[in-house]
Amino acid sequence: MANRRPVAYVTRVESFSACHRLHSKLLSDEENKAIFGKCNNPNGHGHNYKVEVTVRGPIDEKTGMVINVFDLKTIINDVVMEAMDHKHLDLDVPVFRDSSMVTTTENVTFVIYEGIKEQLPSHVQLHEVKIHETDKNIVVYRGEYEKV
Ligand SMILES: Nc1nc2c(c(=O)[nH]1)N=C([C@H](O)[C@H](O)COP(=O)(O)OP(=O)(O)OP(=O)(O)O)CN2
Ligand SMILES: [Zn+2]
Repeated sequence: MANRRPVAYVTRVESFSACHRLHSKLLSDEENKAIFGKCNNPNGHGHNYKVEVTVRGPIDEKTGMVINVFDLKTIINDVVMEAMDHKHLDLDVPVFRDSSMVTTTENVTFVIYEGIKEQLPSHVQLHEVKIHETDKNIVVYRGEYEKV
């Protein structure tokens, strides 16, 4: 196949434990309570998050790989495990602590997506990051934006 390479998707799954509190610096205490309810409790609460990172790219003719899973694992360790595992997302993770972003799973997914995208080699695209906050609450981010 001289001018064409088959494209494949590679997914790596990791898990991390973290606690958080749903609280917006852009809202009053009353508004926070009304919107986030029990999840606004100042003591916070914890989750065992499951993260699925999927990349897309051509299968290299010589290695048979899109990306070596060892390399993907190293990136995820840096962006997810080192940064978030056994942390309080609101207090210990600078991107949340120093901004008005609420630690919803949507925003955690977005932050992880941006961090992983920065570290991937140029021939590999980040297809999506999916986080299971609980068995019932799952968020996917694919790098899309909408005009507001
Ligand atoms: N759009 C979002 N809504 C909510 C988020 C979120 O990240 N995005 N997060 C929460 C809370 O963090 C909370 O932890 C969810 O917990 P809970 O409702 O207890 O979890 P389950 O749905 O799995 O449990 P059930 O009690 O069985 O419903 C809230 N909303
Ligand atoms: Zn929660």
